[in-house]
Amino acid sequence: MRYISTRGTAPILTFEEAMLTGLARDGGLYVPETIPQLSRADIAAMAGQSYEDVAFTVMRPFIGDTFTDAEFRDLIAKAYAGFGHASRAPLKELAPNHFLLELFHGPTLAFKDFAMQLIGQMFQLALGRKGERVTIVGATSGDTGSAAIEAFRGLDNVDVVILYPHGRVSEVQRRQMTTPSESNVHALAVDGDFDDCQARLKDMFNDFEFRDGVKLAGVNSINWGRVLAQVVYYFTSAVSLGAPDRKVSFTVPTGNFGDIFAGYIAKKMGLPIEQLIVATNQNDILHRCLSGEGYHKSTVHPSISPSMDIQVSSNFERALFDAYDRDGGAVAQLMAELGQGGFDVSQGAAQALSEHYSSGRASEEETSNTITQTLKNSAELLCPHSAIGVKVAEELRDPATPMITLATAHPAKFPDAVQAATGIRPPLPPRMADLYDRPERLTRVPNDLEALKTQIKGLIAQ
Ligand SMILES: Cc1ncc(COP(=O)(O)O)c(C=O)c1O
Ligand SMILES: N[C@@H](CCOP(=O)(O)O)C(=O)O
Repeated sequence: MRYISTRGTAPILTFEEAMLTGLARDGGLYVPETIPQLSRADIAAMAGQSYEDVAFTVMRPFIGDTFTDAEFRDLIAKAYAGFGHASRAPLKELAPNHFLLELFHGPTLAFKDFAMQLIGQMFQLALGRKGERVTIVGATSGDTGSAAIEAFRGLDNVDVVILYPHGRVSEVQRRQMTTPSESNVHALAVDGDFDDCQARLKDMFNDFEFRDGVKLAGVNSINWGRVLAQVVYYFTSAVSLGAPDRKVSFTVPTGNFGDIFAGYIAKKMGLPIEQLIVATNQNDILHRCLSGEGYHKSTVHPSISPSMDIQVSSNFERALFDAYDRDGGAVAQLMAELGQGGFDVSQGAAQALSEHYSSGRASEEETSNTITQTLKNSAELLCPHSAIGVKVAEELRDPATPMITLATAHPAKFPDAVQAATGIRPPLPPRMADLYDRPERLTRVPNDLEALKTQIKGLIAQ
């Protein structure tokens, strides 16, 4: 399996190289050259299998000879051993034919753990045998950062530096990033929003002297391994509702487009998916674009679903690459226009996108009302991101087809919004009960590339 860049001019890499490289050297994102296919029989055989067995079947064709089968099975087993639910990603029926896929039973209570726990294992084995050390820099609106710090804390071959927008993550998210005491993990509070953090991260990857000097690696969904690990739960959930003999639909609370793109990959691999619905909050650039308005940046307005306060949605580039018939030059041109504020999507590409994705948005009030109503009608306490998914799914779903809405975080990560909607303050699980008492360690930094580079070099030299 070979990996190519969405901008067409970076070197072609193996899975291991793409995983350890992060952003392609032409500024693009790595994608598999071809998408492996699973037959109906392969998918039918997943019924009754463990999450780990399905994970092996789904991901194995993408990893080439990076790991042996035995190694890969072992990495998968270790990655999910710490999850707090035997089925890893349980489904609950919310309403007739509308199901919630709970993706928050991992160590940091958000769906990011599914990929990050595995990436942590894969990095450790790959770097250990090469005898290399890397510097992982990540940008987060709250959940990727906490999942990365949890997955890599204390590991030998990595330093991890996470950039988060100062004052724009929940207190639980911040504390998950700032309270681990291991000396290889660091949280930097940037004076800016998530898009600024992600832009500075990409600037660092595009600064080859810095990139090569610190051996920069990335664990945002820039990294193909992140997307790949998220493909698995589309299969486990669809099969448990009757796939491949029955079509299912998914609604995905969306920000950086990684999670929904994983659903698209599942569909391309052969999973019969009817609708893939993008659900956004008030920062609705993806919904506007998928509604034919072009991709034009506006100001990010902080919301009660802070993890989705994103305007520059990194993985949309991967979707555009396919929609433009894998023309890297065309994608490079669009991304240059995005740097100037935005771009219009050609008619052909818009048609291609609409064949796979539809979209909706939820306002702040609708999000809060959905949390209130879902508790009343289904006795389920939703986090605000999951509530956006439920609201949009109810609006757009075909009642004849099972709808699976992804519940991307535990309500206890966003207690203020949940309490405001329901009067209930969801408690943290017992293993995190002292989170508010642990000492915090963070550094406040300006939204400035040179200042960030100096800070990071200083941290990794310690
Ligand atoms: C809780 C939560 N829900 C949804 C999302 C959106 O996921 P994605 O960025 O993969 O679209 C994120 C992060 O972006 C998140 O942290
Ligand atoms: N919501 C994310 C934003 C970063 O997304 P990623 O999937 O590219 O890591 C977060 O919680 O940080």
